[in-house]
Amino acid sequence: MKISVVGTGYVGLVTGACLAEMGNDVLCLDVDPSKIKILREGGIPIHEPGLDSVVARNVQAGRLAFTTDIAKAVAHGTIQFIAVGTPPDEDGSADLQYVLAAARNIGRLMTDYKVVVDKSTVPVGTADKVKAAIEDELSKRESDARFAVVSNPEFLKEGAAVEDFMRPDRIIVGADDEQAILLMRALYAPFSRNRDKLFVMDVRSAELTKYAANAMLATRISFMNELALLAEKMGADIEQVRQGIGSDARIGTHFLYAGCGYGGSCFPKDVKALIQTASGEGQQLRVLQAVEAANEAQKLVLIDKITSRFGHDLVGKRFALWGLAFKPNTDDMREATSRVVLEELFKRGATVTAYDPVAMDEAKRIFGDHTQLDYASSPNTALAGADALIIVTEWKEFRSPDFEQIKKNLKASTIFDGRNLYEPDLVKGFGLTYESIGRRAK
Ligand SMILES: NC(=O)C1=CN([C@@H]2O[C@H](COP(=O)(O)OP(=O)(O)OC[C@H]3O[C@@H](n4cnc5c(N)ncnc54)[C@H](O)[C@@H]3O)[C@@H](O)[C@H]2O)C=CC1
Ligand SMILES: O=C(O)[C@H]1O[C@H](OP(=O)(O)OP(=O)(O)OC[C@H]2O[C@@H](n3ccc(=O)[nH]c3=O)[C@H](O)[C@@H]2O)[C@H](O)[C@@H](O)[C@@H]1O
Repeated sequence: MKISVVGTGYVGLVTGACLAEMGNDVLCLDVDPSKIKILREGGIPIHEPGLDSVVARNVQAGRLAFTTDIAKAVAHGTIQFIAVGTPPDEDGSADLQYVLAAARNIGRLMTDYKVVVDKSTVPVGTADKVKAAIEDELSKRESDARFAVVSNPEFLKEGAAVEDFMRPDRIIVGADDEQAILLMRALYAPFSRNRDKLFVMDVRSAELTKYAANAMLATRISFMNELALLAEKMGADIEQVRQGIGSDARIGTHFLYAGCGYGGSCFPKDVKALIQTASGEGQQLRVLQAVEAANEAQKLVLIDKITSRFGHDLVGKRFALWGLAFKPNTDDMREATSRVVLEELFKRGATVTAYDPVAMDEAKRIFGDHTQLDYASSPNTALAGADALIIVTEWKEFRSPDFEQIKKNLKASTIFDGRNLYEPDLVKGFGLTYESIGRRAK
């Protein structure tokens, strides 16, 4: 099938590459010429495991191409995926300007039947706005070209995006146009071979399903984070509690890890947007308001522990920071806890030497030449001269460190671990003070 993907970011590029892998003829469009230049020169603008080989193979086979030419992209695909950003507006609601600009471009230039697919995460009712924008453009030039608008939200996780797209748990298609449903079924059939994973539903239900999924996952995390704070106070161990409840099939084991708060481009933004959508309908989502508030507080948990230990004034203190990305296997720092931790440390006068396997360039872009921040070339070199070590991202390479070297390097012999990487008793055995989330050494 001929597919165009509008927006070549995390979702658009993965969608385009994986659809090309199944034999489709895909053209990815972006308004950012620097992104398209990198892709055309054989590079990948983001860090996403396995994506480079899928992209290279399909470019080589002539099934995947990149352009900044809007007219070319509109002409190419019968199916037009919209996968542009939907960042939070000032009040937390999703900013639809990029989605509607993409829709208008399609309406302005299309000459034959198009299936316009909302892949971006968009509030309930957006498909109607996309439809109205396209109709408006068509009427301006008195065109009677037919089109359908479909909601097909994406559930991939960064760091496992290719795997998630190739082997999805489910595929949601919200549509009411029979021809569009047939095309979507055919497009996704190769991803749904062992069991039918495709759910066709009405458009509004599909739009809400996406927010409901992210909101439920965020709720589990905030719930566990609050229980972790309680566990610490009561002398219980949140890891044991997690195993104890996760073995109940009704609860399940996933997304129950307590930590220093959830980040990323989606949970924080989507929880806020759903709260705003509901408030627009005169409804309060009390549970989600609490989820959001608990997460804001959780991002400061490490700072609370640090200031309890060293006091509020941290002038003259130096910290080693392991992990900048909002989670492992990505260079994405959007809403990352590391950013909150760094800003708080800077405010209190501390200096930081940070290490992250892939996100240091992104940190340099965000923080520029900050005088209180420098970078190390390895986890161990970050330790030199530091008072304490702070861990905010659970990269695999942090899981089995040389504790003796850590002890030798850290002036205050203390680790603040926001991701519960080590056994508290083991770390204590090396003569280190170990502050983690919801657990204590015996
Ligand atoms: N990042 C993720 O893991 C997931 C993101 N989503 C949703 O997918 C959407 C996209 O997210 P990301 O891929 O992370 O965003 P991104 O910021 O990585 O990529 C968006 C791209 O769209 C381009 N763009 C903006 N306006 C355009 C236009 N009119 N025409 C062509 N290109 C345009 C931008 O230049 C940018 O490259 C968001 O709604 C997000 O909530 C959904 C599931 C997972
Ligand atoms: O809509 C989206 O964009 C995506 O948002 C999340 O994916 P992502 O943000 O890439 O990353 P997650 O693995 O979900 O992690 C999000 C945050 O939660 C934190 N987390 C996750 C799991 C857990 O048990 N505890 C916990 O604190 C992570 O550290 C991270 O900061 C969802 O998992 C995807 O299904 C969804 O498609």
